[in-house]
Amino acid sequence: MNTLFDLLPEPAGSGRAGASPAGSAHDHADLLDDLNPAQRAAVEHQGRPLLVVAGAGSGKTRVLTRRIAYLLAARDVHPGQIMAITFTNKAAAEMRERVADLVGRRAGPMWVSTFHSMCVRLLRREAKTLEMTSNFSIYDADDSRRLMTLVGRDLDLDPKRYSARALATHVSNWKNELIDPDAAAQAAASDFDRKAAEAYREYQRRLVQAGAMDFDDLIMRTVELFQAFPDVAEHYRRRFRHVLVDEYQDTNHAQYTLVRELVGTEPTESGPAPSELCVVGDADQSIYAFRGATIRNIEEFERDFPNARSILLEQNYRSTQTILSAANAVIARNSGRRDKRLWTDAGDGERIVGYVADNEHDEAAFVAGEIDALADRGEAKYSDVAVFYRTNNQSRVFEEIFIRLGLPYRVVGGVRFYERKEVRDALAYLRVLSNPEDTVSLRRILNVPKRGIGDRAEAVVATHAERERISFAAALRDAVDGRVPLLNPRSQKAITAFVELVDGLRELVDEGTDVADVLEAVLDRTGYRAELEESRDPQDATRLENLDELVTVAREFTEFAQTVQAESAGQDGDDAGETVDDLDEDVGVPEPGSLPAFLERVSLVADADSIPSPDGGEDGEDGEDGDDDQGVVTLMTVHTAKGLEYPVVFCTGWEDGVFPHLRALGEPKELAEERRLAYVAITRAQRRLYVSRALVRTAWGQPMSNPASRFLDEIPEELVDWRRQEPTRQARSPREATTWGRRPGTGSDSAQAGLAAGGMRTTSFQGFSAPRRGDAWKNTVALKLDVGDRVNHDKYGLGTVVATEGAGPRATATIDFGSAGTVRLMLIGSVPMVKL
Ligand SMILES: Nc1ncnc2c1ncn2[C@@H]1O[C@H](COP(=O)(O)OP(=O)(O)OP(=O)(O)O)[C@@H](O)[C@H]1O
Ligand SMILES: [Mg+2]
Repeated sequence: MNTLFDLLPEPAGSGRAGASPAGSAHDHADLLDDLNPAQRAAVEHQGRPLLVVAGAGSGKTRVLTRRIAYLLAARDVHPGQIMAITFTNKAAAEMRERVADLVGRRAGPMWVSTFHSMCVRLLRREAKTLEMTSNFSIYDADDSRRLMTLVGRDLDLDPKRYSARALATHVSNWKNELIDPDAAAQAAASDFDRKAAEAYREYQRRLVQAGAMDFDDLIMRTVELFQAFPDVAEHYRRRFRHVLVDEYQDTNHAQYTLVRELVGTEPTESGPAPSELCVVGDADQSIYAFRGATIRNIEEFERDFPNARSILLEQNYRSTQTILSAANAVIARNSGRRDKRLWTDAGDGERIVGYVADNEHDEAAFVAGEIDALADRGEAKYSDVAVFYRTNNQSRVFEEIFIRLGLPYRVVGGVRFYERKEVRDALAYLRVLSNPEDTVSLRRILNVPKRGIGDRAEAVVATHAERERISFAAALRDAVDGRVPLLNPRSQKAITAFVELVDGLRELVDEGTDVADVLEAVLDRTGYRAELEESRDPQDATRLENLDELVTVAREFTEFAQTVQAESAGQDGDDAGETVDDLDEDVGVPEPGSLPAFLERVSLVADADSIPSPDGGEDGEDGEDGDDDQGVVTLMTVHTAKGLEYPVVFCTGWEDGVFPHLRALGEPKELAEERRLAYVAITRAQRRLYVSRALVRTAWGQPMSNPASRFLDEIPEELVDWRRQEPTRQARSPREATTWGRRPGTGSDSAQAGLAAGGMRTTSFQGFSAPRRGDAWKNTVALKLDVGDRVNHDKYGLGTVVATEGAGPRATATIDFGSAGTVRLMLIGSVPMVKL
């Protein structure tokens, strides 16, 4: 798994770029050659702020990348003067790679990162100024909900009215608007607002006490830093003379303000002139309103940055005319937008293929069948193909059938590796070791694994902390010293053992032990590993594997840091004589390979995008590493697909209530956002586009009969070749669907059950012969079992499979062994069982 390292924001160019020829010989003309006049103008533009607005696939990102290369090659800009901001880690990694391809190792000290990574870096450097620890923890959504739960409890808020989730969302919205607790309290107009503002204040106090920041803080505190310390702002303005932002339509108010602070808008007496700003975006692709994104930032660019220049791009280089016409037709239904006509000279290409499936299993079987057929005919490699869905939970059905058929795939996002309980527990230990004050992490592991510190003892300690206005960690130490009243002696003993355990582990960190070894020590000394090893629950075996995977990630992290250090040591001469006024890069930045550095990477990986989960299949360079060069199919949500392109795209689940999302029906604003999302989905496709829906889909355990997505109706009919349409005879009732989708008695709507029903009937499915083994599954699937298969188990004897569940390493089968009972077994590793 190399993906974590694709995301490493630093040091650009020293690791991967080493692969391309040092200082590759692109001269300026080369950099402009394959651009159209408008693109070229954007690349060559100098001076005043520049906005490039254009529809999808018109080369905005290409302009940005090219501009960076051009700045370095033609305008003698030092890489250290460049700050490029993208929206996802994946996009940042890609941009860094593309620039490195163009300019080679010189890319070095350039900052290419997401807003969040960039802020973490700044805040760590400036921690002293803000009087906080540079080892601050980064709380993600789950951590902040936990903290908010504690806050709500202590403020006696009724969890039904004031759920932690609702409060956290409220607070996040405030932060996105740069509203602090005082301002929130002042502006509060309703009861809810007032309570939420109170919770906000308390939540913030505890974050500070815990030496932690949530994702929104990263942006807000950086803005505060710049505004409260003009000399700091000036320092960075001198440093970053070029600021470039991709996907500008998805910036929220806080991010916009940050950009403004970073470039400066007017020359000050002593300070530098404003930095050059170049932003690119497309209002039609704004899909993050739920995080406060506002297209106002694009629309008002010329007002925000006086004297700005706008460049419009109109030629699309990505898609066929058919695909573009479909996208244009859908987005045209949104009101209040500026109409822009994208054109392409790529020709009409293939018609869009439409498919109406009986149910979601049938839909997945159709998709799998088509992918297989395309691959067989040599029309597409697996890596050319992406399957999109609206929400993560829709991936499961695809995963099941892909596994059954041996079709290699990877899921981007989804049930993320770093969101799993065991992984979070292990990371919480590491976080406590790195930042002893991190209350949320500390309380998370206090009694994990169980060590006799019950809820009551925890509450007693927490109360003591509150009363004494000390941190939870300090209160624990008081408990050890017997200074916490009402704590019973047994709990005190347990707490003492815990504090000693953590102290012992922290010594390892202080001695400079590798992160992986620290992690191993955590798992061993706490008994976490032993507990899982002794368990008979098959899920615990998976948990163990995930922890092993985390150790591997940590191990690779250290090795990677060592390689990079070695390489950059050997590369020192490269930048000689090219110093910008300061390149004191490493101030406040965690030492490469150190525990804080590891934790920072891991926190940020869980950002807007995510690495594929380890059981989502191996992936190499964009999935191109298959033996037969076929790569793997990519499964992801439309949100994750932003900015990407694939020759073949399957847009699935186009049903009202799924896409557009249920929540958006009847809400014009949300519906408009869903339509933009549909526009994003369609415009990812280069050559072939498929759209499909299911007549019946199981949601929340219930079969639901869904009407066609209105977006489907908006695609002009002549563009679509319907392979299968809704049967004209009377519509099937959901009740009937129950018997297709489920087997009586098993309660599971497994792929097998679904296939037996709908999937087998589609002609495309017949094209499969014996399942082929995808590379991704070489070592993971040991046994492929279907309902009804007969097996012989070393211990239990003969049995019949009654249900299958889960995918990849999580695949299990429930098997009826007659008098030996019914047993659920994992299907990976060395299973002492054969299929008869
Ligand atoms: N002038 C050009 N000549 C040839 N190919 C081009 C040109 N401009 C862009 N492309 C190609 O078109 C595709 C789309 O470009 P790019 O991803 O930069 O578009 P975008 O505007 O950023 O799209 P999105 O809005 O989806 O982010 C890429 O494959 C890119 O290499
Ligand atoms: Mg782009």
